[in-house]
Amino acid sequence: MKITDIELTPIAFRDPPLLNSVGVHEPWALRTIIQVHTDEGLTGLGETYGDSGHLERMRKVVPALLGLDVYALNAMHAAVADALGGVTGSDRHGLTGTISSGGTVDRVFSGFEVACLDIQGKHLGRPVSDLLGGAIRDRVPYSAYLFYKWAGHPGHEPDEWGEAIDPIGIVDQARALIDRYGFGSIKLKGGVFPPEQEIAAIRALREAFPAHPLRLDPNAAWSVDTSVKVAEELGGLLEYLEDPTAEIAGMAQVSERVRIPLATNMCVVSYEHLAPAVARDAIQVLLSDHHYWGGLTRSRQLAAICQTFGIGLSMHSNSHLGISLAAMTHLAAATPNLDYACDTHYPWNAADDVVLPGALSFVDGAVPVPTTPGLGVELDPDALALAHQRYLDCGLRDRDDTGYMQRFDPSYERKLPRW
Ligand SMILES: O=C([O-])C(=O)C[C@H](O)[C@@H](O)C(=O)[O-]
Ligand SMILES: [Mg+2]
Repeated sequence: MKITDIELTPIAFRDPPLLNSVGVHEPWALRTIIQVHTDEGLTGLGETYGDSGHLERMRKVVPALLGLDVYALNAMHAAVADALGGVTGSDRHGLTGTISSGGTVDRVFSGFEVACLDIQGKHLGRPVSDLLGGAIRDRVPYSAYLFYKWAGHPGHEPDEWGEAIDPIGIVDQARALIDRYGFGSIKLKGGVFPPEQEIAAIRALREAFPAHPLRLDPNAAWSVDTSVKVAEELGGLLEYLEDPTAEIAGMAQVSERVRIPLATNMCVVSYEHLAPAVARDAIQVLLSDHHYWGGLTRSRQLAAICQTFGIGLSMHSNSHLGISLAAMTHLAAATPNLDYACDTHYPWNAADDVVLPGALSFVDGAVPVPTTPGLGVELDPDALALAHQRYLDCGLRDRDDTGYMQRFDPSYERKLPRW
């Protein structure tokens, strides 16, 4: 079954003013929706980043994919590498670490691979999880992903979630997310306020939710010494501490001095980072993410590597919609050694989804794994057209959390570590 056409549709969807260690989310988050068409009339869906550089690289490789068999995933990966010719991508927000040329290939390939797996599943009449070795769980738990946030984007009405800039606001936000989705574990995005304030927020969460596993992720906002201090204070309260400090060398220094497991989606983001991280025992948990680890089949290989070296496995998320959620859910369902509830931004963005409602839902904090052929989600053409129009109208072409923050606070500096 040959690929005859590939459509790439950049879209924009509403995003609340979520704060992080490099600034604040802009009113629009960007993604690209991929539709791969075949000579047998089957179409597959993928979802990936929407930043201009990534979109340009995706467009560049499309001609090399036309005519390939949808089952020839290895040839497709090689064709992407060839077409990119060693270029290295970068992101403006810097929250996913150093991107290598190999990592760039994996990022570009991933969305096409997911779309081809969707087609394979439709062709065979099997869900994507079956193509990954079969689901070993029928529901995938996700965590409540809390953010410090403003009440609304400056100059606009408050959004439905309201303000969260202190422990009370964070606990209220957790309660709202847990009431609505039933989440059984909690992640707090930190790196926004001085560590003492974030420690207080974690303590408040522990008091309000005595049984929920907790995690804190300051996205490398802390020095090695600050990381050690926070880890000592919060050691008994967290299931893991995520990226307290930057780089494998920094994480290794923290790891040597603390007992709490350290997790990352910043210092180990492609295959060449694994050996040095293992050699230095820099991390105990890896947050995988098929969007940059080269798709679903390669993420299964990554899971095997983690198992080999005794590294726990969790899953990372950026702002995303339903095609990504479906892909994440199939992958997590078919990954036996996924040890933690996955991250998802979906609650923040679900209102603007471009897939037809009904296929994905949260039940007691988990998404039941779709059992219909392929990913199990279908595009809503009207929603896609609207989201594309929003992309054209909004004027944003790259995520820039720092630049957006500086519009309201010109003295704001991007500074890692900040504390
Ligand atoms: O776990 C993480 O590091 C992330 O989810 C990175 C994201 O970019 C997050 O910080 C965000 O959306 O602000
Ligand atoms: Mg993280």
